[in-house]
Amino acid sequence: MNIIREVSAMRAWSRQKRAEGKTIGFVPTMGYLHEGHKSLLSASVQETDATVLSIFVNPLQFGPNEDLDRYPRDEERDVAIAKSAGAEVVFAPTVEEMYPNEMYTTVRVPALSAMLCGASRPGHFDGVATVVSKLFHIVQPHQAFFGLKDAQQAAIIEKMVQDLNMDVRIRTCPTVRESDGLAMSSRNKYLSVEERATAPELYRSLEQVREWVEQEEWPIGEILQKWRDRLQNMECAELDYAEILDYPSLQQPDLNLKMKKGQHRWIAACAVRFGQTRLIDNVLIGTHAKAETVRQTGGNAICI
Ligand SMILES: Nc1ncnc2c1ncn2[C@@H]1O[C@H](COP(=O)(O)OP(=O)(O)OP(=O)(O)O)[C@@H](O)[C@H]1O
Ligand SMILES: CC(C)(CO)[C@@H](O)C(=O)[O-]
Ligand code: BAL
Repeated sequence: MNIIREVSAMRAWSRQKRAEGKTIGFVPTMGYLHEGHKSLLSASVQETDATVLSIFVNPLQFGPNEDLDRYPRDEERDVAIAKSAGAEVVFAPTVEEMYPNEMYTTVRVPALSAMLCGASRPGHFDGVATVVSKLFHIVQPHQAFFGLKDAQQAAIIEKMVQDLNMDVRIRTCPTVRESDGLAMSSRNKYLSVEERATAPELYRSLEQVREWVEQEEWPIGEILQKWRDRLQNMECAELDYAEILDYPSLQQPDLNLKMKKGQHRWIAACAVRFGQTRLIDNVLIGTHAKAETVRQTGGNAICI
């Protein structure tokens, strides 16, 4: 397996693969890989001829008081995981290689970037859309794989690709969870023992919200209130947001609405702070919600 650090070498590799008639699959990450990333790699290896994993902690998507400097890194371990998952290339450029000049160009998807994580992390999704656009130009993939844990990010990338006629197919993959339901995330490593014990409450509350919505008994506004009350009562945690929105448009539904089976495609999404650590999670509710979660049970993944 190759480790490529230069943009020109990455482009040359991709050009060569394309000339050989091979399809390229791409999994963009910030590294510190876990089972969620592995599931994206395995989808790519299954569906394309050659898989590229990128590891790049992108400064452009971090706010001034966020965790850019302490973001967990372990390239050696990541490379071993990528290799055993069947990736052909790890693209791991330096910040100077990706941003040799002052950036005057920003890719922005305003209609989907202001709400949810965009409200608490101003500019975050501009940084994401810009770096993903650059990575697509460098890696030139046929397909790129994103996790539904970052559902807003996936919606933004799909819209960017559609609006800018980018020649890449976006594949979104289910959220991989620990056996107690906590969504896997590189940032879980920051949690204290006490916070880690509380964190599965996010997913438990999301399952409850899905049940409430599907029971068709209460309007969305009432469910939101009950859900926020529950999250505000969590030990050692502070609620950032809890919203039910249409997905992928991220528009707010009429809060007086009850769900009608087969008519809605909603997302319930939340973010909670445990001290300095901010975790996100979501579930899809309605016609698009099939098998959107994978739970790890002692190494065997099951879709639910
Ligand atoms: N639990 C998960 N299941 C499926 N995909 C995931 C999961 N966690 C992350 N991903 C996906 O992996 C890709 C890279 O994400 P990233 O490297 O930021 O990992 P992360 O664990 O989400 O890190 P962070 O803690 O920074 O949120 C994204 O497409 C993201 O949605
Ligand atoms: C897509 C991404 C790799 C862009 O930096 C990042 O936002 C992530 O890891 O989800
Ligand atoms: N997975 C999202 C990347 C970030 O939090 O910056």
